[in-house]
Amino acid sequence: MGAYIMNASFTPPNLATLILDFDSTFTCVEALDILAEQLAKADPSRTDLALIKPLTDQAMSGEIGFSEALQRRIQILKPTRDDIAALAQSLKSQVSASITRNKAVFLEHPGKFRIISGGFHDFIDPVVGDYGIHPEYVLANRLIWDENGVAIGVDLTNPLSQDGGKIVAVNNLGLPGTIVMIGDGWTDYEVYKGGAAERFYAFVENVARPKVVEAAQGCESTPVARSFDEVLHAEGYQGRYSFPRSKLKVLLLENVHPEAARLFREEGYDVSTVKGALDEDDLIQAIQGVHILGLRSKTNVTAKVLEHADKLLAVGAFCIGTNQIDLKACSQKGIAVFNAPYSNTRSVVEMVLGLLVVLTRDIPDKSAAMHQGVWNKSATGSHEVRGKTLGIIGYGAIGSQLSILAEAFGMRVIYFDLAEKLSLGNAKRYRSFDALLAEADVISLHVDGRHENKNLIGAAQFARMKDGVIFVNLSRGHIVDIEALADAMRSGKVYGAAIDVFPEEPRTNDDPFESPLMGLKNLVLTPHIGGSTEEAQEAIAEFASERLLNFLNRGDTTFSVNMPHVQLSDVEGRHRFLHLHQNVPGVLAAINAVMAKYNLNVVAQHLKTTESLGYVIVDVDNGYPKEALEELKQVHGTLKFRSLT
Ligand SMILES: NC(=O)c1ccc[n+]([C@@H]2O[C@H](COP(=O)([O-])OP(=O)(O)OC[C@H]3O[C@@H](n4cnc5c(N)ncnc54)[C@H](O)[C@@H]3O)[C@@H](O)[C@H]2O)c1
Ligand SMILES: O=C(O)CC[C@@H](O)C(=O)O
Repeated sequence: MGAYIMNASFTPPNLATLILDFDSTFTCVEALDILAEQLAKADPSRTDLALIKPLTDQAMSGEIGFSEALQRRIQILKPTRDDIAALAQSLKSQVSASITRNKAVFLEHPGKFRIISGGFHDFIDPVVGDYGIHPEYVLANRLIWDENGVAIGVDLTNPLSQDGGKIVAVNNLGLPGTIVMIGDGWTDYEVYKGGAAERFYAFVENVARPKVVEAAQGCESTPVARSFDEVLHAEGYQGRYSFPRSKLKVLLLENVHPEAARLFREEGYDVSTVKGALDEDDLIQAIQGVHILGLRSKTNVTAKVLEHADKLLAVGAFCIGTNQIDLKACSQKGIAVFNAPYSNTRSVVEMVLGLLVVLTRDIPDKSAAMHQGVWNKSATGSHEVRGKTLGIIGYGAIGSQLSILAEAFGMRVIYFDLAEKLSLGNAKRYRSFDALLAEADVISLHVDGRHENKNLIGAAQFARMKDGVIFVNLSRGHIVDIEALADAMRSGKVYGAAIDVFPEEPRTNDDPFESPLMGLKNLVLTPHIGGSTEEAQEAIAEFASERLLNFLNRGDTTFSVNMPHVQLSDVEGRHRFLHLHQNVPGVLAAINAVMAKYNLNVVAQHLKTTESLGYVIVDVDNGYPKEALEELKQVHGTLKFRSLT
């Protein structure tokens, strides 16, 4: 059974006081750097402002004394009151993403948060005030102003203008209970090291300072936090998410378009990418601890791989085909599989159309000859596609789209499909596979990659085709017996062919390609690029990521290739239980019994099943104890259980 989310929905007593650094922690920027940028924009002749950022970095990483860096920066900056007001306004829109989404936590626990900074009340108070943090709870310095409203220095009597000032300031608070310090800088770590805080979180959402991270690593009291969600979760606060997204790992293989990584990161997930495909052994290693796996056509997700997938919730095929994934084994483990069924359809169709023309004009050979200095101007063997019969095998998304465009080219279209399909335009369905083979001038394969389709086209099928047929395969490599195709080309049975997919394909661009087809005449070989256009790859990244994110964030299974389909709204102001189980009797009743036992008020409930799986989604509007979750996980037949808030 898989279950990964625990929800602490009842506020535990004795929550620690959390002290947050301001720059690069509460906000995602260093305020004085932003001020310098602002001033430079207003007066581009101020080259002195370039000194600000290096001074900030040196102070934050502990290379120069804090007090010295602070004073030098203010003396260079010399901001006016208006500049500081503009800075505060700008910082309001630069609050760290994980802080922004947890605003409600600050408002719910007004006494539990403090802000500490070597910076100034003058711009910090308005920013944190929006989060219900009173100026009294802000430990910061004050600027000294001259009579013209220009800042000329800092309050040197404030401990925060001194080295080690944060330790003194926190100790001066004399707070009861546990104190936890959160920050990105060395001076924040010093608060813990100096004994003023019991725990320290090295906050790396915005910037990871090696010296601070290194100091924090290896000690239980000083974890590295990739987001504020992680801090809240670890400290027992009920944050925006019941489980920190930054602890959920997304692994994207095979050079998936960068838009996918961006979308997952934007939502706070921990993303890593690998350029090529992984073989079984490497994938077994890589998949451990991974929650979402993204791949294309060359990584095989076998049952053996899935045995090691201890945390896996979903697999995203960033392509159309899913034959590389053991769907049955995924279903048995409650792992959802998604793909992008339409995003590269048009790219494949355009390529097929181009190839039809190129092959009927013998262009591959004519072009190759030209590269050898041979000028062979001749019409012999060259034909128009107009009026020719195109036989499409597999009239799905690609086959049917090809049908429309081929008719626009003046071709006559016939097709064969196992399933009942709507014939588009004047396309004619053939119920006999052999009859289609015998009648088509051009044959294009667009069946899916199911195992039964292995060697769908072999010697016997080539023998039935017209002499001089044009043959195109942009579907899957195992569908054509390659040796038989090579023979048919050598004998002249097949006049021209285009093959984009192969039974064995190199895993990466650095691996060699070998095939019995190499060197044959009027044959276009392409490295599985039918769907490889920039437009398609970006569209796939958007589509597949969106499906996976909707599944992660709300449990939505729309478009999954192996789960019961349930379309769900956002989890707003409620708690959602997602219960995936074997489709056996009594599961819904058992779930409802738990709801009743813990007096949970159900505001929405869905049940959808497939032959083997059942998916129950329950939204409740009141809190619940951990025991309720434990009991839901123990319901018979449970495959995966999650709770979302
Ligand atoms: N070369 C590439 O880069 C590239 C890009 C995209 C898709 N593809 C491949 O193209 C193929 C078609 O994609 P699609 O989106 O149109 O898929 P689809 O699922 O929409 O259509 C496949 C059709 O084939 C039919 N079919 C399956 N087996 C058949 C058989 N033996 N005889 C007749 N019909 C059969 C199905 O009933 C279905 O209608 C898939 O194999 C896909 O993986 C390749
Ligand atoms: O991009 C790929 O690796 C696969 C493309 C194509 O075969 C698909 O199934 O969409």
